[in-house]
Amino acid sequence: MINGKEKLIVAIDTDDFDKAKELIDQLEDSVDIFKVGLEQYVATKGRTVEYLREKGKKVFLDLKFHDIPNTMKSAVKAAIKDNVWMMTIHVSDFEGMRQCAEIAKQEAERLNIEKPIIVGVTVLTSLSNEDLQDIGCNMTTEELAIKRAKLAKKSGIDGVVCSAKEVDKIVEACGKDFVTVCPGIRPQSAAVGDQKRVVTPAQAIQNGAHYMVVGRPITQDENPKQSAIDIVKEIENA
Ligand SMILES: O=C(O)c1cc(=O)[nH]c(=O)n1[C@@H]1O[C@H](COP(=O)(O)O)[C@@H](O)[C@H]1O
Repeated sequence: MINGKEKLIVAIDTDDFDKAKELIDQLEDSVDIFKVGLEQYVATKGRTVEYLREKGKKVFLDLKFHDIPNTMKSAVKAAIKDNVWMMTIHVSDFEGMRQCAEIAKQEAERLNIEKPIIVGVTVLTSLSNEDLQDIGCNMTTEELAIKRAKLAKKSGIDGVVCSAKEVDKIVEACGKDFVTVCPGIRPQSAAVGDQKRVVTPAQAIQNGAHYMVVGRPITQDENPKQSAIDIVKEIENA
């Protein structure tokens, strides 16, 4: 049977350290992996990462680096010192991703720590086919996500962030060991918000997602702990 807690990543998206701490404390028995994203990291200068590590939680540092190869590589090198479990870059050019994969390995060896899993964001789950047309891309979100996942794999990074709508095709194209992380997860009754490619927790597991990221359906629920427990159950019953 699947262990739901090993699949669920909760996104702590708030600009306030005390609010983040309150959520983490409320969820600590039901959640093992927490995502610290741009809003929380910039607002608290990384304090939450330290707090989660003290609590023995796995940290997913989601700063989505996207720049020229040297800048991406240098940012990954600096972030490795946070000793996190997983981190994001964007799927950009092959060389940028290759250098990130290489420096992560070298730096983790030098510091004698476990190398974080490096995943590349393929096509944001807030984007639709029309949004891609608007920015001059004549592919569907699925076609582009698969193309980018293949390039990410070739570059040597460990996996990708994608919608669970296309994760089955990505697993087919890149293999079962290539890590897949799926945000845009919405239990049946949850508000969709700004997400456009949404999938339920059960469907995401059936489609082959290794991990799923859930933010507002848990953090903005009146009972975040119960919401997390329900999602873990849904994963385990999928
Ligand atoms: O990299 C991510 O985590 C990410 C990629 C993506 O394509 N879509 C996406 O929503 N995310 C993140 O996943 C979380 C989703 O939050 P909710 O929409 O509140 O569940 C947010 O922290 C986003 O920054």
